[in-house]
Amino acid sequence: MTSLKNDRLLRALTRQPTDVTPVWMMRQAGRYLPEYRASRARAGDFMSLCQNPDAACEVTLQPLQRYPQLDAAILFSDILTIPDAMGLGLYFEAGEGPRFKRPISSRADIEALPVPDVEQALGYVMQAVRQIRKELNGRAPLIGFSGSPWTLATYMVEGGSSRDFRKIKTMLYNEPETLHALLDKLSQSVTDYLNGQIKAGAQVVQIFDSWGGALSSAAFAEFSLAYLKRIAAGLIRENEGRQVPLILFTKGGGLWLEDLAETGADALGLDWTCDIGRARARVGHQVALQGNMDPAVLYAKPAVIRAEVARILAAYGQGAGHVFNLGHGITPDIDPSHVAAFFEAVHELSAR
Ligand SMILES: Cc1c2[nH]c(c1CCC(=O)O)Cc1[nH]c(c(CCC(=O)O)c1C)Cc1[nH]c(c(CCC(=O)O)c1C)Cc1[nH]c(c(C)c1CCC(=O)O)C2
Repeated sequence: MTSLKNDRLLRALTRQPTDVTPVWMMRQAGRYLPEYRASRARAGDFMSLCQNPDAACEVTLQPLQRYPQLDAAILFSDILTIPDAMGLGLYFEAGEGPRFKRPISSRADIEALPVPDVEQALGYVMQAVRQIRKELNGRAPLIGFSGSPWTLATYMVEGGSSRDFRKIKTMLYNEPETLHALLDKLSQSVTDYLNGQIKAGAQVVQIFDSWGGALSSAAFAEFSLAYLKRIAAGLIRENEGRQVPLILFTKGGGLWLEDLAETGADALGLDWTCDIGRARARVGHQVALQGNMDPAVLYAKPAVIRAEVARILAAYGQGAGHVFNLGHGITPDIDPSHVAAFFEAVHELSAR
């Protein structure tokens, strides 16, 4: 394997000093980039883009080609590949987001679900990881990812995106054992999936617990946190002679940072509702922190973006352990030149 020329991300995630604060962005390969829209038009639809390793590799590298400051690549794929591999029939309805042809509604449905063999059913993801690593040629580390069991379960039970989580919360309160059976199977699948990505070459992994914040504190502990802990304990933590850091991103998880820091993760992703300085005071002795600019700041003019970056850097303060990111994914209608202003500001204003 070629040596890594930019290890800022790996250093910051393990709380070692860096020359500047590393930066990457959730959904950095996506519709705000004209080159992505062109690749997507050539592929036809989003899942064809994910399932073709050449195309997935191409779009993963697009933001790194455009922005020299980027300190990481993130695998181009989706969290819903696991339920798709379990046979739920994923499709995307224009303007409606993800949908499943065969959602889960009963204990029998759950018992019939396979734990996918990742090299078989998700071999296209592993192949994309291998190819991206080769083409990155050490330019920056590659982040692999998965959804959390709870977040995947919301899509599988609701049949798609949801605002109120009516079906899955009815299951959670009426039949908790049924939901536990599903989360148990998903934890095994997520562990296998992330370990497969690590073996194929992912140098960092992030778990997107995007809907953890929809739960009460008690339900979060029982139906999300417990499974995050189990996954953290089952992951490969060292590969190619280096630590493979684990980042946990629970959107809306600011109230539970102390609990999240106890899971065994190396870093916590923060959404924009928490103050990163206060978060550091609570858990910075245990974990690195990633975040946390409001993605909507990127609608503002470059001088405002720069001031907001300065504010967040100052709130974190001096010392190691900060990875700059947005508090959630970038939205499709952002001007790519505003993203350039964002990345430039992070490196310029954090130079030590
Ligand atoms: C909830 C969730 C999903 N997918 C994902 C999450 C968790 C992250 C989060 O909290 O936002 C994760 C994801 N999805 C995508 C990535 C790629 C890596 C990256 O650049 O960050 C990642 C990490 C690409 C994508 N995933 C999707 C797109 C847009 C697809 C397109 O080209 O139309 C991209 C670039 C599709 C997708 N996939 C999903 C949704 C809700 C959508 C949006 C549907 C829409 O807005 O039309 C499910």
